[in-house]
Amino acid sequence: MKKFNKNRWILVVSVVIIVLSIISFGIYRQFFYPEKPIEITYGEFLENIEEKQVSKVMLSDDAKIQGEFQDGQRFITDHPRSDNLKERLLMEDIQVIEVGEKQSMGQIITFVIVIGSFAGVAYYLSKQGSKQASKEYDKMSSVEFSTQKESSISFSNIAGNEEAKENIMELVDFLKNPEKYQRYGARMPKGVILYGPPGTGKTLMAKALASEAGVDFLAVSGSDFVQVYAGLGAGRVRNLFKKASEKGKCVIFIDEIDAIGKKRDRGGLGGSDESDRTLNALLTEMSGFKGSEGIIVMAATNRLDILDEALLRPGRFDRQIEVGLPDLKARQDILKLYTKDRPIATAVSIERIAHQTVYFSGAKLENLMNEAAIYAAREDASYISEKHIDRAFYTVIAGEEKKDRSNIKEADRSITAYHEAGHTVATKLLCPENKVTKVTIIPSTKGAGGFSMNIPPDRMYHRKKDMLNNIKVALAGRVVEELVFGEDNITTGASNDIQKATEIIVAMTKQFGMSEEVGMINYDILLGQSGGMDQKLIESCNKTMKILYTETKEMIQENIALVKAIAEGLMDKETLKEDEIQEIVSSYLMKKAV
Ligand SMILES: Nc1ncnc2c1ncn2[C@@H]1O[C@H](COP(=O)(O)OP(=O)(O)OP(=O)(O)O)[C@@H](O)[C@H]1O
Ligand SMILES: [Zn+2]
Repeated sequence: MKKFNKNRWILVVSVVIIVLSIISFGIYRQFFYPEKPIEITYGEFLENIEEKQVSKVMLSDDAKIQGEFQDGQRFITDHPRSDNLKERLLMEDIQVIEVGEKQSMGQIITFVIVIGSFAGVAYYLSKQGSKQASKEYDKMSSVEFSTQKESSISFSNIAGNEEAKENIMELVDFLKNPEKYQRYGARMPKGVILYGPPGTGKTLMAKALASEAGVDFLAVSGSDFVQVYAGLGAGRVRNLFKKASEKGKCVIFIDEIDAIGKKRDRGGLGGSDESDRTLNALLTEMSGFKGSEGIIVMAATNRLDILDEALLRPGRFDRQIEVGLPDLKARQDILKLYTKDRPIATAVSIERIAHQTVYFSGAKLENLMNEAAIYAAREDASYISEKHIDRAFYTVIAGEEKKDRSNIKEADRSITAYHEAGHTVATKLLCPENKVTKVTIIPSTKGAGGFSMNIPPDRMYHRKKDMLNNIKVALAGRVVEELVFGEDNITTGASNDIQKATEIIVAMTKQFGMSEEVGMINYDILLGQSGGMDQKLIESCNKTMKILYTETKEMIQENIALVKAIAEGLMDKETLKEDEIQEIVSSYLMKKAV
């Protein structure tokens, strides 16, 4: 209030000074120069002096001299700038006024006052403006977030993704009883990143966590923090955490974390400064609060690999949970969830729909059932029938980009299934100690067509034979492609495998002295750390690889029936778990033994 008055005063005084200056300047002019001066030549001026017509002359630095005749008429003439003009005028008894310095001094003072007054006005206005702006800034830096409590979403609303669900359920107790964990000195999880394709239920999981723990749910999007105004994003982050700590226990959910948490490009020129600041603010805030406060920050992204490592460090988002596309079983569960409260014709086979909807996300399945319901409603049908669902299927598919995975052809599915079956069989036969926990043809976010979870036993040293077997396991995918689909139909799907196999063989040859041909020499020392290779090394690696490939091919050929059984299982169920794989392998081996 006080400040406001002061500013008001500055404005009033400034305006008064400006008005007075203008008026006084007018009076001054009126007083000194009542009428317009006439212009005379310097010769005329000299003549007038001789004739004693001139009463006063004002000398200044100007190019012109001003003066007054005896009759009061003012004149101006050119300034000769001669040294003795003043003396001459004085000798003629003419009043000489040296206005030069005085007037310019006066002008300076007037100038200063006027400018000062204008500055005062400008200051006042800008003060008003910035007050407005800072109000606006405050408004902008407080993020809008949706808060919900006692929401009806629970883990029973989420189907499939059992592993992710289990992982998150563990956090419920953390949120409910942080004191308990603190007593045992357990470090609370602060940040959890959920990653996976769009529409797989990441938001749903975060909401379920909050509501099952009975705490507030603060949801924001990473893009809310991306601002054109410098510092605003960081301000919003601080604001969010302030609000959260005011609330006490809660789940903060940051969707699209990649919008602020992208890998910082260190060499880049400017531009990313602002997002750096925002990310730093987030990191600082996260290090700032204690896990014991009962706040968990959940973030979602479609891509884990583009996030800045700083985000994933302990004490930040150190728990990363993959939320993948649903497999056949999960799709059935999700479909059951969305048909539960809808009038579905008894003839509708959920199983069939689940089979048809490979690579559909949960969101897409929900959308499918919703479209079907709309079609049924339009027809006033008594039930949602297969017909409606089929129509909905094409509507849902049609609205998608071609590259979308749900358009992947059946042929691609079988290539993936056989390729993965190849890896599985090679693992089972060559490295029986390795655990194969899961094989799937549902693509993961890492981009591969399918993947095999193959966990080797813990060992201090790597044996040569294990390394060779690992190469064979890697090559087995390509081997099966070649054997089943023909040499001309091999695909790019094996590129990661080839890379892995190459890495192993190069390490064996260059560092571990495991190649008789090139000897026990560390080639990194000989050729330089940065991947130096010579022709002999390349040839040797190539030769070993060829031998290993042939051996793998022989082994696969011998066991092609097992490959086929696993591939068919994969095409049927999309994901095979450890015990299902074991069952197929055991029954195969038994038959073979007979
Ligand atoms: N596993 C699931 N079980 C049940 N419903 C699901 C599942 N996955 C997705 N859905 C449905 O899809 C909708 C969108 O899911 P959600 O917003 O949680 O996906 P998301 O993974 O956060 O997606 P995005 O990455 O696009 O933010 C949910 O509201 C729900 O209706
Ligand atoms: Zn592979």
